[in-house]
Amino acid sequence: MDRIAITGGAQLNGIIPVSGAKNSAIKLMAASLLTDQPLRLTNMPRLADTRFLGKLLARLGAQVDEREGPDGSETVLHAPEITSGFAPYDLVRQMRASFNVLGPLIARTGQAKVSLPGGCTIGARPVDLHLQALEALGAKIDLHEGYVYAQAPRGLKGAEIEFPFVSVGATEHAMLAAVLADGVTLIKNAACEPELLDLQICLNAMGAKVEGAGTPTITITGVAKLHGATHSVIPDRIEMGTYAVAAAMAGGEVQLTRARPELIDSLLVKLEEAGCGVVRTEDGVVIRRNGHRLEAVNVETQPYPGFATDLQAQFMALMTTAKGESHIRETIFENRFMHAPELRRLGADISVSGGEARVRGVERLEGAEVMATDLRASVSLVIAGLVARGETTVSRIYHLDRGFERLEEKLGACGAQVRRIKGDGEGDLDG
Ligand SMILES: CC(=O)N[C@H]1[C@@H](OP(=O)(O)OP(=O)(O)OC[C@H]2O[C@@H](n3ccc(=O)[nH]c3=O)[C@H](O)[C@@H]2O)O[C@H](CO)[C@@H](O)[C@@H]1O
Ligand SMILES: C=C(OP(=O)(O)O)C(=O)O
Repeated sequence: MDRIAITGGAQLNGIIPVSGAKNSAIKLMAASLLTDQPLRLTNMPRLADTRFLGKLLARLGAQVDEREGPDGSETVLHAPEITSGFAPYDLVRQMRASFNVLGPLIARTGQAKVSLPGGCTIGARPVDLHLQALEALGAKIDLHEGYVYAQAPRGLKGAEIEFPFVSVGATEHAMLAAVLADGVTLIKNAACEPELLDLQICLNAMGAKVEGAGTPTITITGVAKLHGATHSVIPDRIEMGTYAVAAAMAGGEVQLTRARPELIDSLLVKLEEAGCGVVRTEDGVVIRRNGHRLEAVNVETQPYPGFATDLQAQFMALMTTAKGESHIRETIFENRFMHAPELRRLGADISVSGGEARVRGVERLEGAEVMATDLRASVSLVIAGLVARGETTVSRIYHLDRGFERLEEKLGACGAQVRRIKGDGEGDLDG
């Protein structure tokens, strides 16, 4: 397994282009199963997760063509026929987002057998809301031996779906299924994350009739058939936020480009509160810190537009060397503080009680060997390593490779001393 070694102490100065969003790309890829015509996705990130989902889609009957287009990486997905409606345990276990093929398979073919994804390190992550939404649309769902058996031989029917709490994945899943249902579907208490609007734009370009994504109420008027389309994947707000935090941690001046700063306002406001220079530009943001120590600030994770849980670990790393005490509350996932003990190995002063971590800023971190436990935890350790004295090595970075494209190259171009140490093979992607 590969590791990443970071020699701390270098400031970051330069430009980092932000990639397309993993969390959008994987749902858009699943949408390709809804039509027998090609879906061309541009601004595609090249990640372990997208590669892996490509393999699953190919197994279900899609041709997956990754290529370089005029505007960077693109993927053309074409499923003229669904040759199998079976997503086996091994493929879903390794990447939760594989479960997203269930809705499109039922919508297009009236049946599917997809493995339950199971939990992962950040929480139990049940899929009850996904299944309730599909049942509301008329799918008959049975669970046997870890598999979801779904049937809708006469097609799905539009329905009213009211989620008891906000779920990004369940909202997306309901949208992916309802676009081909007969009649109108109303989704209430929908997640408002920007990736939902990206999915709506793509589905509508394919001939769907979806309105309201990005607000708590989404209305979908089902159509009989979708067609091919070209869609540019929304910039990755979590990658943008991660590099913003890395620049704030290491000091210097970094310009993030090809991005949408308004999508991470909740983070940028906190960086400003901590004393970091933040200048919003047309296609990104400039993050500047010269010399002075940041102040501790508190954050609480919330659904969009609140502070993203996917930036919590990175922000905790930043607070480890801030002046004062920071309280970080995690409200989305019940076990998303796995990075805390690893950050402590670098000398951070963190105590965790229930859903809250208290971080007392220290003057300096010390390099150490640490282990990544999940995707965002792994990058939080890299961020801490940027300022830790000496060398930090992060193992199990297959987690990192799920969601960060060419991280060493992007940070290295700004002066960071980050290198990959090649190991033997890949671990599970599960996260
Ligand atoms: C691939 C992808 O886009 N992943 C993102 C997505 O995950 P994901 O879509 O899995 O996250 P959800 O919004 O669904 O999860 C929110 C909470 O609801 C719970 N829940 C969810 C579904 C369900 O059927 N039952 C249930 O109890 C979850 O365990 C969690 O505690 O949104 C999360 C919250 O912004 C992000 O951290 C993830 O990066
Ligand atoms: C938790 C994440 O992804 P997933 O939902 O795919 O595990 C993430 O992107 O931080």
